[in-house]
Amino acid sequence: MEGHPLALHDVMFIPALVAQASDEQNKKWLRRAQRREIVGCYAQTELGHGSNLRKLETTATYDVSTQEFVLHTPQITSLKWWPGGLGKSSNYAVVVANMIVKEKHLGPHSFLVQLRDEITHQSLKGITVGDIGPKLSFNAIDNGFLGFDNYRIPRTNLLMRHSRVEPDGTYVKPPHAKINYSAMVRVRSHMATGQGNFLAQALTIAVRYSTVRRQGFIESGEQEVKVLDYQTQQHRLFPSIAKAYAFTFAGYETIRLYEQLLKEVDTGNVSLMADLHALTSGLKSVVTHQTAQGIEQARMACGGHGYSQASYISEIFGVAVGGCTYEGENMVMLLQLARYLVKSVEQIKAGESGKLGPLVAYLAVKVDGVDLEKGVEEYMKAFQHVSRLQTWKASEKFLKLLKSGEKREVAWNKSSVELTRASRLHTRLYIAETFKRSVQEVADPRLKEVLTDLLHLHVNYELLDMATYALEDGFLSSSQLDYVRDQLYFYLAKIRPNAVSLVDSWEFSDMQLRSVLGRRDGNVYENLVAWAKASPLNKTDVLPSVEKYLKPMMNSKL
Ligand SMILES: CCCCCCCC/C=C\CCCCCCCCCCC/C=C/C(=O)SCCNC(=O)CCNC(=O)[C@H](O)C(C)(C)COP(=O)(O)OP(=O)(O)OC[C@H]1O[C@@H](n2cnc3c(N)ncnc32)[C@H](O)[C@@H]1OP(=O)(O)O
Ligand SMILES: Cc1cc2nc3c(=O)[nH]c(=O)nc-3n(C[C@H](O)[C@H](O)[C@H](O)COP(=O)(O)OP(=O)(O)OC[C@H]3O[C@@H](n4cnc5c(N)ncnc54)[C@H](O)[C@@H]3O)c2cc1C
Repeated sequence: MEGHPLALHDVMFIPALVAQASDEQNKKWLRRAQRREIVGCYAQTELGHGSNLRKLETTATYDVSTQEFVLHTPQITSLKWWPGGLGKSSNYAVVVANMIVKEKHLGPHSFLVQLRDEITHQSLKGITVGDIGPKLSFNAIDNGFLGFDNYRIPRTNLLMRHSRVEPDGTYVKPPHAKINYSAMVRVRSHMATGQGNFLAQALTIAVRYSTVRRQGFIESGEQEVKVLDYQTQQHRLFPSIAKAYAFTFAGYETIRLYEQLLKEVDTGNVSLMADLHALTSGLKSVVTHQTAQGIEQARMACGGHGYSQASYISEIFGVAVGGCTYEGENMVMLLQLARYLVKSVEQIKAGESGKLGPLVAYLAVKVDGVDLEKGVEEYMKAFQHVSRLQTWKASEKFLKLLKSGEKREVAWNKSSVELTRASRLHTRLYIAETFKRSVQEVADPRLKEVLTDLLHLHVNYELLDMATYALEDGFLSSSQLDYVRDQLYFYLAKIRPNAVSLVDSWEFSDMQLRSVLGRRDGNVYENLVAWAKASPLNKTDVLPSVEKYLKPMMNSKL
């Protein structure tokens, strides 16, 4: 759970080579990387800049006389800072630097850079590299810093699948300005399934423990109830079970789209890039945020024992919550999706609705009302309505400010909270729709029935959570909301008998979960005692600190 020092080698270094190095370059590097003869990482973020890539300070200046790039970090803030596996494990890195050719700044480009000797593993001359120190989590990964002192690499180490610098310094542009950002888009496409998995782990622990833990009574009786029978406990956990499934389904779709994009880009078609960038930016942000919230609720649902490291939930939280920051800080990424949404509104206003992509076509279609009792399709229309309402409102606010003479960037900043709200609602609609589609495709009738219950729980929970938007313009009445609440409570109770099976179906082993509370055999109490006894503080009855500190204090006459 704490990560692996070579994780970034597989997660970003190799994918960056696959997507950005030419076939000829990959003949030299890829097989070696795959065989782990060389170990690499993805070094982009700097001490002073992570979100705003255009301001990265590391430069790669082309020297036409030697046909080399000179890598340089001119000041402290230019040091690469954060890359996983950079500090101690990697001997190579894909380094993102601002490329300068013939005094022209050509923006961020990726370079393969050797950092350490392949035999001795010592850092090479001109390179300063090390670990950035302990973090909230991921402490088995050596996130590192890296500086260059006019460090030279051959021209051919610029990753040249999509753009090139010829020996004489002629620059051949890529087919899309942001094609060098593909390693990030890849990880973002995988994050919904990855985060769904973290959420699933925490829920497995909390749900299993909630069937072992008995406390209090619902009706007066002989035996105290399992805490999972409380409606509040179900409300805390079951909507997150639905989300863990929903995120996984949405993630499968974005992974498929990324694979399709890779193929299309190789044939020169970059039309999917903007859509996938917008989609994964929003999805990454909503999913990581909701996952962190869900894991924290799972921890609290385990009461005091949830706070113990024996629950292992705090470890899962620490790793998962990193996703709110890495691969693009969540607010920054929501604003990327918002750009796409505002552009879509502008297209509609210009009478070009026909040009809208399938995920935003609903922004042009007004719905007057819904009959929620008819089922999930009507809920989808309600989600569309709230997302459309907020997207139009936020866009109009921005466009009005522009019209009033505000600079574009200032108008954007003044509208940004509303814009991020629109992005979240649009993404939650997407998640609900992929959930619905995925459940429709399930062939096994018994499985389909249980997943349909989860889907119903999800859409009722989500709609209630968005109620302010739906009430704002009278789209939903208060009696419709009462219906949504009743449905929500109905599905909590309906899911209860299947709750343990739903989490067991994820098939985490005890070794994976590392949780005393979430043990498959349910023997929680005896193992909590054994776990406590194994604490280093219990190795001796009397600690050395008693002689050193306590006794002098206790014997003092003051
Ligand atoms: C949970 C685990 C997930 C990992 C799973 C991976 C898969 C492997 C599977 C299993 C293994 C599991 C093992 C797990 C181990 C854990 C691993 C932990 C991984 C952690 C690794 C972390 C790595 C990093 O963080 S790398 C650094 C990431 N950095 C960022 O994300 C920076 C964010 N900033 C940006 O991306 C950009 O600066 C920006 C997009 C915000 C702005 O860029 P800029 O150039 O300034 O562009 P801008 O002017 O705003 O926009 C101009 C137009 O360009 C469009 N655009 C921008 N980006 C893109 C793009 N990528 N594609 C297409 N288009 C793009 C933008 O929309 C604008 O368009 P417009 O039309 O003009 O509006
Ligand atoms: C666990 C972990 C692993 C990482 N691994 C890697 C790696 O392998 N390789 C790598 O290169 N990097 C890595 N990073 C770095 C990571 O990608 C960046 O930290 C991340 O992109 C955020 O950038 P930042 O730190 O500059 O945040 P900042 O941009 O400084 O964010 C600070 C605040 O400013 C706000 N903000 C910034 N810009 C805007 C804006 N335009 N509009 C509105 N608000 C804004 C943010 O929302 C946030 O609230 C990792 C980070 C972590 C935590």
